[in-house]
Parts: sequence; structure tokens; C-alpha cells
Amino acid sequence: MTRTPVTVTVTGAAGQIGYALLFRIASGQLLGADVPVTLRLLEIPQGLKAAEGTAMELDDCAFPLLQGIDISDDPNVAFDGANVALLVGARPRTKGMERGDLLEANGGIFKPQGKAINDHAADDIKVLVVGNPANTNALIAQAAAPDVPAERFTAMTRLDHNRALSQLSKKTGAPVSEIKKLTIWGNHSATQYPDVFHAEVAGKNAAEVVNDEQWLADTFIPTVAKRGAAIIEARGASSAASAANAAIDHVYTWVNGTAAGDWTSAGVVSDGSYGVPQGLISSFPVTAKDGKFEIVQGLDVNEFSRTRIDASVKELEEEREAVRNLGLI
Ligand SMILES: NC(=O)C1=CN([C@@H]2O[C@H](COP(=O)(O)OP(=O)(O)OC[C@H]3O[C@@H](n4cnc5c(N)ncnc54)[C@H](O)[C@@H]3O)[C@@H](O)[C@H]2O)C=CC1
Ligand SMILES: O=C([O-])CC(=O)C(=O)O
Repeated sequence: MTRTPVTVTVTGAAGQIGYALLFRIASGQLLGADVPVTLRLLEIPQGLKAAEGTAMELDDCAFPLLQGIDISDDPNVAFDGANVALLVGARPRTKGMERGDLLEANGGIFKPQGKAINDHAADDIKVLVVGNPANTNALIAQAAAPDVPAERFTAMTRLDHNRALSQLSKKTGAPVSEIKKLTIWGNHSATQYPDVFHAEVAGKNAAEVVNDEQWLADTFIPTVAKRGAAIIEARGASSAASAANAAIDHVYTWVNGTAAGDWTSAGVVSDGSYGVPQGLISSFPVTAKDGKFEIVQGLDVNEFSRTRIDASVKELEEEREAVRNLGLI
């Protein structure tokens, strides 16, 4: 194998998403079946032993593409030379915690990680933030990395996108492979807006195929937006394998591109498109080409969509204001 290995740093490596993610990265599903990888696992000191256990299991898979595994509790070490960073580890909301407390606790994680990426990562670093609140954590990390182009920081809404694909497939009877151009707008939260108005089902407009605005408003949108909570209720733990799968999809698409005639959804830095204030990390319809995401331009946004996009963007603005007041950005 002659190709230089790609260094992939995963934070929260000993957590449940980490456990579902690392083996797929090492097997070549993140970057491609011919791309060797070196893994860097970042954990807090209490998580190091479990991360070592996961590294032992990775060894035991004898993945041909896996060139090495390093484990650290120091972001400056873990992000050194990183080409791809998956920021999964975050402080979960615990009982009695207000939103401000959650943002502050996560600021303590994502600000130093953003700085470590700024100071130590490779020039081509691509960052995906999975840990919640993902969009605002991505904003905190990005603000702490002034030397890295802002568009290299993204937040994960691909799980929401995949959830929407699956729900629309069930409703219409069309396989997911026949559904194109779905969009998740806004925040990875209950205010997100899954939009089918530009989507296609087997080449036909999805909203016309469904032809049921009440189903969209009362069933589809809340099912997708509240799916995370429904999984927690059913499983007693938050989504892990599906979240890891979406992280794989997000990075694979970012690196290898979107198919012609389709797009995907990702939380990316707004350039002001569709009235989303510049600088917010908001979910948009995006294409990927040559390792870059681009926001799909020129879509008509109807009244039904406008109200919902605005509500989610308003929440993102409030989160940005809160972290600004906390001195995190
Ligand atoms: N954007 C999305 O679609 C989704 C986001 N999530 C979020 O992903 C995050 C991780 O979820 P799980 O793996 O289930 O959580 P988990 O609690 O099982 O694992 C988190 C891991 O992060 C580690 N960690 C905490 N602080 C860290 C730090 N400063 N540096 C390195 N590691 C650190 C912990 O020790 C733990 O091992 C959560 O915030 C969750 O809400 C989950 C599902 C979907
Ligand atoms: O709700 C959670 O904590 C996990 C999550 O983000 C999701 O499943 O979408």
C-alpha cells in the first residue's frame, strides 16, 4: 500500500457512538475501500481505559487499512496532523440542567478542541461535530480556530436527513434509492424542518406524490424532528448505530461528492443564503464536489417552509447569542 494514511481523530471514542463508528472507519467505509487510516482517539481521563479496550478490539479485527491507533486525553496530541476530526464527545444534559448550563459545559469542551485543531491539525482538516447541541458546538469550535477556513467546520444533520428519507419511503412505498433532494433546514433539534417540497420520489415531486399537507405537518415533520427522543424512549439510550452511520455518510459524501441530480443535508456555515444570518452553522441542502460542500441555490421557499425555517434559525440565533454572552465565541 503506497498511499499516505489519512489521520482521523474521534473524540468521545469510548462512548456508544464511538463504539459503533470506529470499526466502520477502520474498515474503509468513511473514506473509501482503498484509503489507509490512522486513528487518534481522544477521551477524558475516565474514558481512557475503555478506549484502550476498543483499540484492542480494533487490533483484533486485523483491518488491512488500519495503520495505527493512538489514544490520548490531550486535544493537542489527538488533533496533531488530523485530516478528519469527528467531534462526538460532549457533555449530555443532566437533570436540572438549563440550556445555558449545557452550552457553558460544552463550551468548555469545544473551545479548547477548536483551538487545538487550529494549532495542530493538517491544512486540509475537515471537522464534523456530532456532539449536541451540534450546530452551536460547531460554531464554538469554529470561532476558536481563526486560521482554519470556516467552511471546514460542519454539524451533523445527516441522521435527520436519513430519518426523513426513510419516513417518506414508508409513506410512498418507493425505495429510499428513488428519493432525491430532500432537505433538512436549521438546527439539529426539535425545531428542525424536513422539507419535501423540492424532493423527488421516482422522478415526481414528493409533495405532489404525498398530496397530504396535514400528514406533512402533523406526522412527517414531528416524527423526523422528535425521532431522537423516540429512540431514547424505546431503547433507554440515545441513537448510536444510526448516528455513527450518519457520520460515516456525511464525511464520505463530503470527500467523495454527491451524485448528479441529488443533494444531501449538512450543517454548514451560512453565507446568508435563504435569509439565514451569515456565520450561523445551519442545515441546508448541499452538494459536495472536490472535497467542498456548496449550498444549493435558487430554490423557491413557500410560506409553509418559510415559517418553519425561520423558527429553527431563530433558535440558532438565540443559541449564538447565549454563547456570545458566555464569552465562548
Ligand atoms: N447530531 C446528531 O445527529 C446526534 C448527536 N448525538 C450526540 O452525540 C454525543 C455522543 O453520544 P454518545 O456516544 O451516545 O454519548 P456517550 O455518553 O456514550 O459517549 C460520550 C463520550 O464522550 C466522552 N467525552 C466527554 N467529554 C469529552 C471530551 N472533552 N473529550 C473527549 N471525550 C469526551 C465521554 O467520556 C464518553 O465516553 C451526544 O452529545 C449526543 O447527544 C447523538 C445522536 C445523534
Ligand atoms: O437526542 C439525542 O440526544 C440524540 C440525537 O441527537 C438524535 O438522536 O437525534
